[in-house]
This record gives sequence, structure tokens and C-alpha cells, in this order.
Amino acid sequence: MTAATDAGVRLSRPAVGLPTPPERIVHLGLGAFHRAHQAWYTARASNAAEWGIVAFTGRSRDLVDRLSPQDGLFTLVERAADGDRFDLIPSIVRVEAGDDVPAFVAAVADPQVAILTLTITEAGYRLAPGGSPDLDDPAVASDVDLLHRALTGVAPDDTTNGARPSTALGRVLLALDARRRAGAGPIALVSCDNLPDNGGLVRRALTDLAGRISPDLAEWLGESVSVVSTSIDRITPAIDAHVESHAVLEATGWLDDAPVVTEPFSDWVLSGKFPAGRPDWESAGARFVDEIAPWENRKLWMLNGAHTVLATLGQTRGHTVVSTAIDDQLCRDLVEALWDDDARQLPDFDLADYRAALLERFRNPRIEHRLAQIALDSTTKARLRIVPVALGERAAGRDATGCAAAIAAWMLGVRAGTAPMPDGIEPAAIVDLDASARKALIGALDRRLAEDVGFAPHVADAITALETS
Ligand SMILES: NC(=O)c1ccc[n+]([C@@H]2O[C@H](COP(=O)([O-])OP(=O)(O)OC[C@H]3O[C@@H](n4cnc5c(N)ncnc54)[C@H](O)[C@@H]3O)[C@@H](O)[C@H]2O)c1
Ligand SMILES: O=P(O)(O)OC[C@@H](O)[C@@H](O)[C@H](O)[C@H](O)CO
Repeated sequence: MTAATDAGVRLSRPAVGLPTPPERIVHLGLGAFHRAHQAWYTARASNAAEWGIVAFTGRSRDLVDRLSPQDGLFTLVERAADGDRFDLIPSIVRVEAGDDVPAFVAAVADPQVAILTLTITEAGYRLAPGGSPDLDDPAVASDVDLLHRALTGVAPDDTTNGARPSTALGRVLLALDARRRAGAGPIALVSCDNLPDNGGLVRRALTDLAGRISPDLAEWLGESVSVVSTSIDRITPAIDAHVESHAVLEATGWLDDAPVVTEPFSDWVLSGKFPAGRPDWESAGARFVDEIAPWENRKLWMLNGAHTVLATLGQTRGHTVVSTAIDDQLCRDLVEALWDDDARQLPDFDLADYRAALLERFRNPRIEHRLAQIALDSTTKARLRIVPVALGERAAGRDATGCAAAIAAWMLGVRAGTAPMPDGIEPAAIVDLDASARKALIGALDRRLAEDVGFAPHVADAITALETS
């Protein structure tokens, strides 16, 4: 195949003169974010030549079809307010479909592989509200049953015994068991999804599931799988790949079917051990810390919490993207009020620079971050990103007016249909947002907050203020 066509250069490693690093990281849930974040950090590490990624998609094989013909190479477009920067990212060396369970099992069981990373979205973990695996979910229950039969009955050299779990954690457990049987040694498991205490949640969920499936796997998991916690940050919106492919061709001469657009800012904080080694991610700007919670809380409460406010209130005021919503004075004041509450719950940080940087990032007019995308599942997001701050502020004897206004904004979004209706609430019951409707909606977020008679009036005041502005 010739690399150059009349239109441009078809991406391939020989065409652009890039080597293929060895497969030492497996990723599940290949999408835009993994490529803008973990793949980018790996490509920039000082020992990048030693670390290649085998990436499995989550639910569709679309990216296999687009990335495999270009040897996993893709262009990362860093979109700043004043222009674009184009980088070719070579760290993904093989792309496979997420439902190719035997290929995933074989990759994780390879003794050269040291790390398994995940970006399967918050919903992909299939956890119940308390954080344990949702055993009422038929797919979870079916995988537990299937894996129990497969893993307690197979010959030691048969890695899958034909088992085809459908859930992400089911596939991870099957693959980890194959690694155990192969004697391939310990591995680090890194969740890169926006979940509070993502490492702790994943460790507890896998331990619970493994305990139901196989005592040998449960024991090995405790000894040989190091679950690392992370705070991950880089705004990476969904894009029109066709439009962006044109922009890449114009700027670079590359024919790229799968570019990614992201912002220039990036941050990665990790906490945990990598028993089989890892890329020198610090050389690319990542940080390792002993205690992840404050970093995670800062990012989830401030960036994602503000996004939830902008997505719910912003849409009711006619905005479609973050960059215009943040310049609407009412939305901006509400975000600042929420951040004031957040700041009191984050005493370890001086947040002036962080707040200024967030505003600048949100304002980037060339990043088209759609509010409708961010508003998905906003009941769970408000529960995880606004409620903990409200509870902390109330426990400290303060009013939590920023959180109350954020919750009021969410209620207006629910009533307007720009945020999803929480389970158990009837649309007709919240038309007036009267005292009982407000109490029901606060209760859908958190029972304790709904019982706090001192908090409800602040929500009522905020609704009045928002409706009359
Ligand atoms: N995009 C961002 O700005 C950003 C920033 C920080 C963190 N994240 C985290 O990364 C996740 C993925 O974001 P993205 O931009 O790559 O999205 P994306 O839509 O480009 O990719 C999501 C990937 O997850 C898979 N997936 C979706 N639902 C799944 C399920 N139920 N089970 C298994 N796999 C599933 C998809 O098939 C796809 O491979 C987010 O949900 C978030 O937790 C994203
Ligand atoms: O679906 P969410 O709310 O977890 O995320 C939507 C965006 O807020 C999120 O993807 C941010 O862009 C990201 O967390 C920035 O690092």
C-alpha cells in the first residue's frame, strides 16, 4: 500500500517513520478521553518507547475500523482559544473490539502486560446507589452466574471455557482469572472514570463479585491486583470526526479517520502501586500522591459540579454550550457561589489560581462542549458532586447557599426537561416546585438533606431568585 495519495498521507507507522512500542498496557473503553489523556501521557513519558497500549473499545467496533488501518495512530488536536496544535500520538499499538472476549483475556494474561486501565463511563460499572455491584441488574446477575460456573469448573489451561460475560467488570474478572491461572504475575488496575474514590469503588466492587464467583480468584485479587486511584482532567468533547479529519488534512497533510479534539490543559493525579512497572508518567506532568481524596474532590466538586450547574441552569436559559453559559452573569454567579462552598470544604488548597484557570477553560470559545451531553444522568452527578459539600457545610453550621442554589438550578432543569426526571418523581408533582415538590426532589438526591429543615428555605429562596432574574 502506498502511503501518499493525491489527497494526503495515509497514516501508518512506516509512512510516518514511527516504531511500535511493546504491548504492556491494556485499556478497556477506548473513546475520545482515553486517547486525549492516558494515551497522550504515555506517548510523552521519557520511556515511551517501552510502553505500547492494546486498546479495546467499549460497546461498538467503530474505532477498530477507523484506527486499525492506521496502525492505532491518531492526531490529537489541542484546541486553544487562539489556535490549534496537531500531534501524532503513537502509544496505541493495537485496537480490538470490546466484545472480543478471548482477545481481551489473552491480552490481560500476557506476562509482559503490567497495567489495565479503564474508561467505561460511570454507568459502565453497573453499581447500585450505595456503590456495591448492582445485583438486581440482570446483566450483572447473569455474569456472576456464568463466571461462577466457568471459573470453578474449567481445566487450568483453558482461559475462557467459552464464557462471554457482557459487563465490563465481568470481562475484567474473567481476564484477571486467566492471568492468575497463567502465573503471569501482579498487575495494576487504574480506573480513569469520573467517580469519587474510583480506585476504592472498583476494588470493592471486584472483591464483592469475585467472592461470589471463585474463592481462588478472590484471594489472588487481594494479593496480586493493585487498584490505583486517580483524578483525571482534560475537557474532551464529542466531535464530528468528518469535519475534524478535514481540518487535520488541511493542517498536516495526514489522512486521519479518527482525530480527537481536546483542550490544552491536562491533569492526572494518581495514588497507588504499580507492581509490574509503569511508564514514567511524571515526566509528562502526572503527579503521584499518598492521599487522593482532596485532589479528586477538588476536581469533581469544582469542575464537574460547575458543569452540572451550567448544564441544568444554562439550558433553561437557552444556552447550548459551556462557553456561552459561563458568560451568562446568572450562571456565572451561581458557579462562583458553589465554588465558595466548595472552597470551605477544601481547606488544603489555595484555590484562587484553580478557579481562574477553570473560568478560562470554560470560556474557550473554540471547544464546543455541549450542555445536553453533560446533563445526562445529572441526578447521580448532583448527588455525588454537590450533596457532599452541602452536607459538609451544614454539619459545620453554615447555610450552604451555593449548594442550595446549585440544587435549585438542577430542579429548574428537571422541571424544564433539560435534566432527567429522578426515579419515583412524577412530572405533574413538580410543576409548581412547592414545598412538597422541593422536599421530594431534595430527597431524590439525599435523605439527610431532605430532613434538614434549615436547608430547604435556602433552596426555596434560590428558586425565587433564579425565576425572577
Ligand atoms: N471526555 C472528557 O472530557 C472526560 C474527562 C475526564 C474523564 N472522563 C471519563 O471518561 C469517560 C469516557 O469519556 P469519553 O469522552 O472517552 O467518552 P466516549 O463516548 O468517547 O467513550 C466512552 C467509551 O466507554 C464505552 N462505554 C460506554 N458505556 C459503556 C458500558 N456501559 N460498558 C462498557 N463500556 C462502555 C464506550 O463504548 C466507549 O468505548 C467518561 O464517562 C468519564 O468518566 C471523560
Ligand atoms: O459526564 P460527566 O459529568 O462525568 O462529564 C462531563 C464533563 O463534565 C466531563 O467530561 C469533563 O469534561 C471532564 O471531567 C474534564 O476533565
